[in-house]
Amino acid sequence: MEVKGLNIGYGKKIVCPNISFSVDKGECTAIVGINGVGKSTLLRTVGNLQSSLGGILHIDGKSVREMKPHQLAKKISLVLTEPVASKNMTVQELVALGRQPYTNWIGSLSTVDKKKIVDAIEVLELKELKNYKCFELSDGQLQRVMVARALAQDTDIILLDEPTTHLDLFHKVQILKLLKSIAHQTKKTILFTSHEIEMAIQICDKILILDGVENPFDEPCKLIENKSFESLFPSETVQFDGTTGTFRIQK
Ligand SMILES: Nc1ncnc2c1ncn2[C@@H]1O[C@H](COP(=O)(O)OP(=O)(O)OP(=O)(O)O)[C@@H](O)[C@H]1O
Repeated sequence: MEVKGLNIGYGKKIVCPNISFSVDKGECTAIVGINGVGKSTLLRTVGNLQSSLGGILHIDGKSVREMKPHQLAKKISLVLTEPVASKNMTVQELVALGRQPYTNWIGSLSTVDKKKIVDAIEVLELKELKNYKCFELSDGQLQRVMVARALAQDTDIILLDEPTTHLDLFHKVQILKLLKSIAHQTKKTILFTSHEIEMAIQICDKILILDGVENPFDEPCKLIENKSFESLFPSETVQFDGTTGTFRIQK
């Protein structure tokens, strides 16, 4: 995926200008930044749920704008923060929805579809919950189901909006490590928004820091070297410590 000089926003209002980055197959990338800077807007723009306000957005050398919805559904899966439409579905049924771009008009599942569903349920450790209705799950369990649905969709690119919300520390680390291992092992491109900057520094291959001006993008250690995290928050409140890669609260 290649993004060059992308402006994102609503109507004529640019929320964040001049975003440039490129991600390869097998890379796990986090988009971080303060509240309201445009992380979710960027993810929705990249997923073609809304139009960009200028700039280049290419996948495999092709403009996303020119791709048909069914082509895009086989390229990109999206895990958004909105609640699931029908929590009355079982875990298995919801994961099976990921196969929709591939099924015929009555939605019957082929052997390949069924295998992708079983595999996704297994990878996200949902086997014991597969017959539970979604309303019976905790927020964290439901989050895992949504990732499983994206995995079943088996696209080259998976976009996730704040996949760690609602999760405790252990499950946050678990899901981010899982995303990274999925990216590395299956050569998928994974791009997610997060407020877990310290975890992203430790786990991700690349980070895009949306600051609304320069929007630096690089490997975490290079961003630390360039002091890119230091101006993210007001320094009288929170300071970044480059030696440990963590934020310190100023007392
Ligand atoms: N549907 C919309 N119409 C107009 N403006 C919007 C819309 N959705 C979001 N915005 C504005 O766009 C800006 C970026 O919002 P966005 O949700 O992308 O930020 P974010 O970085 O994901 O924030 P957070 O960390 O709080 O989730 C905000 O100023 C917000 O008010």
